Amino acid sequence: MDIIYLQQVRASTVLGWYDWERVKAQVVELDLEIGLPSSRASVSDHLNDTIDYDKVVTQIRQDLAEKHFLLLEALAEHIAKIVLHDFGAPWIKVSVTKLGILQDVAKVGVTIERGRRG
Ligand SMILES: Nc1nc2c(c(=O)[nH]1)N=C([C@H](O)[C@@H](O)CO)CN2
Repeated sequence: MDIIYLQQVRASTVLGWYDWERVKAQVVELDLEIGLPSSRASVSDHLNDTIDYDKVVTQIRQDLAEKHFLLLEALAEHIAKIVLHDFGAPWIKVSVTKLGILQDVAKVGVTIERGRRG
C-alpha cells in the first residue's frame, strides 16, 4: 500500500477533560499516515489519481476549528473518520499530540489506526 504522511501538522481546537482547558482553543500537533486507494498516481503523475494532502490539511483545520472534544482519543477518531469517509482512504494512522499540557512532559498523545492496511 502506498502511504502519504504528514508530520507535525498544527491545528487549533477546543480540547480537554477539565473545564479550564476548554476556555479557549489550544494548538495540537497531528501526525498522519494515510493509505492510498491505489498507486495510480505514481504512474499517471496526476493529482486526481491520489488523495490531495493539501485538501486533507485544509479540511481538518477547518473542521477542528468548529468542534470541541473532551479526550485526545475522540479527536483522533474524528480525524480518522474525515480521512476515511471524505477522502476515500482505506487505512489511516493518526497521532494527536498535546504540547506542554503536563508539567515536565514535553508532549503527550494518542495514536490510533483505522481501516484496513492492504
Ligand atoms: N487517555 C487520556 N488521558 C487524559 C486525557 C486524554 O485526552 N486522554 N486528557 C486529560 C486532560 O485533558 C489533560 O490533558 C489535562 O490534565 C487527562 N488525561
